[in-house]
Amino acid sequence: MSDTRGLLIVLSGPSGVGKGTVRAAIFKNNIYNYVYSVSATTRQMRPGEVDGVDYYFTSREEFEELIEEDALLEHAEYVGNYYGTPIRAIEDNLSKGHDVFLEIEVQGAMKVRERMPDGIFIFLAPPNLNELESRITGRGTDNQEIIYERMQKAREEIDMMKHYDYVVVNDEVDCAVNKVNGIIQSEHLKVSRVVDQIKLQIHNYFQKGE
Ligand SMILES: Nc1ncnc2c1ncn2[C@@H]1O[C@H](COP(=O)(O)OP(=O)(O)OP(=O)(O)O)[C@@H](O)[C@H]1O
Ligand SMILES: Nc1nc2c(ncn2[C@@H]2O[C@H](COP(=O)(O)O)[C@@H](O)[C@H]2O)c(=O)[nH]1
Repeated sequence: MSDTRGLLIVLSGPSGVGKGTVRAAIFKNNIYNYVYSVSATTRQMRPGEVDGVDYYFTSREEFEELIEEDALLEHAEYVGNYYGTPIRAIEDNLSKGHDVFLEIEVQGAMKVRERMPDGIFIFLAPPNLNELESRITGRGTDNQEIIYERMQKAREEIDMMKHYDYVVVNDEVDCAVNKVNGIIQSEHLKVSRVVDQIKLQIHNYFQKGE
C-alpha cells in the first residue's frame, strides 16, 4: 500500500461533447500516469472498439449479475443500454497511489459523488448546443432518433453542471486537455491533501521507532 492514496477523477458531460476525444488525448502521452477505468456496457461494439480496452462488452444478463454481486461503483441506463464502473480496479489502483480516471455520463457521476465525495468532478461543456448537435451528427455513430434523445438528455445534463467542482468548455481539444491536467495537478497541491500525507509520513516514521 502506498503512503499516498491516488485521486479519483471523474470527467463527465453530455454525449458528444468530446469526453472520449479529450480523454484519448490525455492518455496519448499520459505524462501523469493516470489509470483509466474501463466500464462495462451492454451496448453494441462500434467499429474500431476493442473489448477490455474501450469497454467490457457484456450481455444484459451478465451486466445484471454484476449489479447483483455489487461489483459496480455505479451504473446507469443510458439511451437503452447499461453502463457501469467496476469497483475493484478502482479501489486497487487508488490504494496503490494511482490517479484513476473515469469518463462517465452525468447520472453515474452523481452516484459516484455520493459514494466517493473526495473525487474531483469535472464537467466538460460544449461551446454551444448547435456545436454539440453537429459533433454528435458528425461522428456518424447514431441515427436521427438517438441523436434527438441524446440532445434531449443534454439539456438535463447541462443543468447538473452546478453539482461539479470544475467546468471546462471543450472549444479546442488541446486547450481542454491542458485545463483538465491543470485541475488534477492543482488538486494534488491542495494543503488539505499535503497535510494528510505529511501526517501519515510522521506517523509511519514514529511507528517504525516503537
Ligand atoms: N474540441 C472539439 N472540436 C471539434 N470537434 C470535437 C472536439 N472534441 C470532440 N470533437 C468531435 O466530436 C465528436 C464527439 O466526440 P466524442 O465521441 O469524444 O464525445 P463523447 O462526449 O465521448 O461522446 P459519448 O458520450 O457519446 O461517448 C467526435 O467526432 C469528435 O471528433
Ligand atoms: N454512468 C456511466 N456512464 C458511462 C460509463 N461508461 C461510459 N459512460 C457514458 O455513457 C455515455 C454513452 O457512451 P457511448 O460510448 O455509448 O457513446 C457517455 O456519456 C459515456 O461517457 C459508466 O461506466 N457509467
